[in-house]
Amino acid sequence: MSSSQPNQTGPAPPPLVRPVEIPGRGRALIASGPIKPGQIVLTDSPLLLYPSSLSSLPSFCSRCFRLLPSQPLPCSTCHVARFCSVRCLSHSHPPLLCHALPSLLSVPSSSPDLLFLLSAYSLPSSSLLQLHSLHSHLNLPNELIQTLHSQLCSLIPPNLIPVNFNYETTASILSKEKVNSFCLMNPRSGTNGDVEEIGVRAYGIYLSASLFNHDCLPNACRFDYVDDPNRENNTEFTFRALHEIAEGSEVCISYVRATRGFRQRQRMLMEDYGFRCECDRCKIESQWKENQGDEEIGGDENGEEEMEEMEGEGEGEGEEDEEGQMEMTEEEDDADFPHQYFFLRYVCECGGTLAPLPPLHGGASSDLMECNMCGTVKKDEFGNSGGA
Ligand SMILES: C[S@@+](CC[C@H](N)C(=O)[O-])C[C@H]1O[C@@H](n2cnc3c(N)ncnc32)[C@H](O)[C@@H]1O
Repeated sequence: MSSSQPNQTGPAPPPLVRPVEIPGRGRALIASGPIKPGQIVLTDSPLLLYPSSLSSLPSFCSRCFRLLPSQPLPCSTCHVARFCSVRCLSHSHPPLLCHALPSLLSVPSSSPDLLFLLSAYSLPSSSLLQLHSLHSHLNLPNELIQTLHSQLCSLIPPNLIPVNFNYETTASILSKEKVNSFCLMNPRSGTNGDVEEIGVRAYGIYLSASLFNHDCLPNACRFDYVDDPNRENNTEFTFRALHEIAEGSEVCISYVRATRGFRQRQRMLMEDYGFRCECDRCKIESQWKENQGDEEIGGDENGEEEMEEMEGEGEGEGEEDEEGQMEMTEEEDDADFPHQYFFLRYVCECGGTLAPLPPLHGGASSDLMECNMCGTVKKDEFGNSGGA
């Protein structure tokens, strides 16, 4: 697990988080010492990246998923993938995906699952073992696994068949995808300041980051800086603390957007991640009158496309089902809504999460907050009181 401070030289600092096992929550990351507001708790690079669809190939580098320059470098083997630089070209892209791409183009609706499997089976066996070590909860339908495995059989030539290539391995690899993949989104605003179309370029598996558990009032959030010309690594994620975190406390991100209502959050977390959230916020909101009753938790028919923090926290802005939004009813006043402070301080107008910039040299906390979705940087009106 890597952990870092920006622009630091000399020996790497000790990791700020460490994995532990918590009954009922599985593995988790806890603070190995006190963490300051804005401090980078984890920096992580992907074990595996794969395109979100075939339609992302003409626009994005197949290695780092940067927006391609006007004269990209084509893959000399498949002639389908393109790269942004000689460096990315020399690292190339997953060999089984490379082999399959020309055939896949004749079936343009190929599922991301297939692109994921071809990329995963291209991993060296030690990395594939790491993928197998991740959490999974889903029992996927046999027909889906069977279909995808047959497609793999027809796409992978005999001389490239991976070790342990069989139905069981395919089922196991596939079960890791949904729970552990993050999305690499288009930046919210373009380099000219204009708003670009929101969409997923690629999905990635980040080994250390996939140990973060969820909380509906998280104390950390993810930043990526896709297409930032000043960053060498386009696919690196950093996770920053929203406020002070005491040694031994669990560091959590939110898998869904904070503005989601109770029922919608519960449904998404159960369907996509297989657990019932019992965080402090959910305990309070479950008592609200609108959330009482036996009806099935839900209300957002479009939920499938809303893969958020784990997968990117950003699709479908402006398309949200009002029923799924968190709205206080007239009966709920401040006393019923102790997390109002969280919303005022840490939720951006765009729905993203605001975290302080990393502490300044000398260790003082920054009074500037940055949004992890729209990139806005603004003064922290609540000062550096440190608490949640
Ligand atoms: C990406 S993994 C996180 C790491 C995982 N705990 C592990 O052991 O590898 C997501 C899974 O962690 C568990 N999880 C995450 N947040 C949780 C929470 N607030 N309560 C209970 N389980 C949680 C669920 O099983 C979920 O499917």
